[in-house]
Amino acid sequence: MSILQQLQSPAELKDLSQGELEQLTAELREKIISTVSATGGHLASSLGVVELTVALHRVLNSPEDKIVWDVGHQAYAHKLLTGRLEQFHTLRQLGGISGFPKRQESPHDAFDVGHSSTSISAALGMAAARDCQNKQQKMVAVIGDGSLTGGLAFEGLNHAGHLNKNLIVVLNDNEMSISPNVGAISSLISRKLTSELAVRLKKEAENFLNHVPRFGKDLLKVARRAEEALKGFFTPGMLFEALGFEYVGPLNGHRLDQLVDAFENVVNLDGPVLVHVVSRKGRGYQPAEENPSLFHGIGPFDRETGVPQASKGGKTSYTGVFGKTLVQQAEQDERIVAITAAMLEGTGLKDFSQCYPDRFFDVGIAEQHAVTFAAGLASQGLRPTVALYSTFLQRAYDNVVHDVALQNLPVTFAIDRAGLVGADGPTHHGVFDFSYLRHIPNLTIMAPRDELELQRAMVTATTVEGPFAYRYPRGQALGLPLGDLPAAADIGRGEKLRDGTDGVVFALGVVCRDALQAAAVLEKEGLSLAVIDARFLAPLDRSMISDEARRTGLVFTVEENVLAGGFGSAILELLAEEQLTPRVLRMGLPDSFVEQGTQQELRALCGIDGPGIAKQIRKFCNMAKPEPSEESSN
Ligand SMILES: Cc1ncc(C[n+]2csc(CCOP(=O)(O)OP(=O)(O)O)c2C)c(N)n1
Ligand SMILES: CC(=O)[C@@H](O)[C@H](O)COP(=O)(O)O
Ligand SMILES: [Mg+2]
Repeated sequence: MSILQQLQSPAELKDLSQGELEQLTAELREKIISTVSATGGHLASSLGVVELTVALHRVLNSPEDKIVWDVGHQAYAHKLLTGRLEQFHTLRQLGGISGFPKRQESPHDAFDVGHSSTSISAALGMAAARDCQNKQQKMVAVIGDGSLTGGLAFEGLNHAGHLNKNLIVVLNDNEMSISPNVGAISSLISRKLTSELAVRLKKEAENFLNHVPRFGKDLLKVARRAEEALKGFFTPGMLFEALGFEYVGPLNGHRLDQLVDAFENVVNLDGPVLVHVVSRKGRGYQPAEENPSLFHGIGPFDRETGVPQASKGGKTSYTGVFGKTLVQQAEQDERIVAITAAMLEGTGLKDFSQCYPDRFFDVGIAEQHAVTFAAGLASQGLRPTVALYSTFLQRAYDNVVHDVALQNLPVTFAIDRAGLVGADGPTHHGVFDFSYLRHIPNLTIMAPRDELELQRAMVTATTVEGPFAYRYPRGQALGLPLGDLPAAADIGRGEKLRDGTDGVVFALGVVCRDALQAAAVLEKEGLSLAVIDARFLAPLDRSMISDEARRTGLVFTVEENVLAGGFGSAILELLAEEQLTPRVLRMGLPDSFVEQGTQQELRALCGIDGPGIAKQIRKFCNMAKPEPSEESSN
């Protein structure tokens, strides 16, 4: 039996010899690689912190002491050491364990995560609570260099220095975010500033001193000490010490013995301490070390070769269509610039960044800044497109309202990963954007039903002298042939996709397809439904919606957004304003967090795929259940 299999709790790490601990790190790596090759997941980050995780659990007493992982995508070794070895093969699957720390899952998971840069604030809150309650606990935040580019991390550091609480912040520095990390602080931390200067000074001094007879060698020693002092002046120590932290490091993140020694010392220090650990993303699995961006978050892959499994269908993703189209648009309009918040590949902007390096900005994990920065660009005549995941745009709500919409600036929001995203689960589902955007004055909002409509939305955005948002999902598009860019849509005009006499389904976004599927099935059962692609969430097609509601007296709405405050709610408001009282059923996501699973599984669970929509409509209309053979063919 392996050491990992024998472990009942992380406390047992204290009884292991150095050799056994080293063996444990190898077993952890093997388990992580073999499992993630089958399930997919965040491989490279988890591999990079295996020694760090073992060292922390060796020195701390979890769950009494709290380890707060930032983002949490690096916590697989932590999960394996804290009782989840048997379930590990269910990672990120429906009903399985989460890809991120989750308090519900284990008492060792101190804080729920998924979005970045929260760890310092959360751990500081825990430290303050500990002191209010006169408890003896260690509070540790583990944050990556990428996550340190988020402003929230600095708000936490600033406050921690002020409160002077006992708090340990571990900075795991691998010089990578998902792509190479960006920004001045990242350069400072990775000592790029110092190494250039130090190498030059060292060479010059050595050359000179080597030529000094008799005392040259002694002077060389002195000079080396001076060089260290000079380096010390420029190290992150300066930054963190100015913020009120004791700085320890940089430590080699793969030397378990050194990490354990350092943490044993650090846990006895008073006040906030920052431990700077330098590690390699993907450590121990060559394909991941060579291509950490690919192996940051990856689907199933071949363990031996590291080659990802080909995706079924092989169609271009919505993200891909967006990226390609933006390049086309930028060729024709040099005012177009693009912004990502550390999601270069994820948002499909890689081609754009290569074609137009001067018109592309990666701002780091800084969604708020991305939006206000775009507002600044727009105020000077440019047409910025900010490409953000729906879930991360949540962070920048005020910036959208205050910096963009209030000034009616022509900033375009390309909202990717809208709707249910799948295996990342509730931290990442983009299911609130309809609700948190549609009430913002001046903002035009589209949700394309397919990739051609996505292109149309992108073209339409360029015709509007104000803020514009379009949202599209994770995953493959329909595979429709793309030619020249389509014409712009008429603002606020929906499109009838199918006629029907008994009722009308208003759908918005990719669920149009499911609505059409349901309507086709129900037609055979005697219910004739029109299907309308509303196209716009704001402004709504008032006349079309009222006319159809009046005509049929039976209204269904479908959206991949929470029902509260979403598209269906907007239709209800409109109907009330028009004093129309058709029977209405809204279909969308529930008033609860949707867990992880494949997108298909989750859409089915929420009843917004074709068969689910048909089922809900049947129930609402008291229709007989179809024969099982017909239902399964739905
Ligand atoms: C608010 C927010 N924006 C973007 C992301 C997407 N994201 C997840 S991990 C990551 C990179 C984090 O880099 P780092 O903290 O250095 O950890 P590493 O991946 O290098 O281990 C990004 C951009 C996120 N989780 N949260
Ligand atoms: C942890 C995190 O926030 C990202 O790595 C995210 O999981 C990426 O999601 P996609 O796989 O949809 O790009
Ligand atoms: Mg990093």
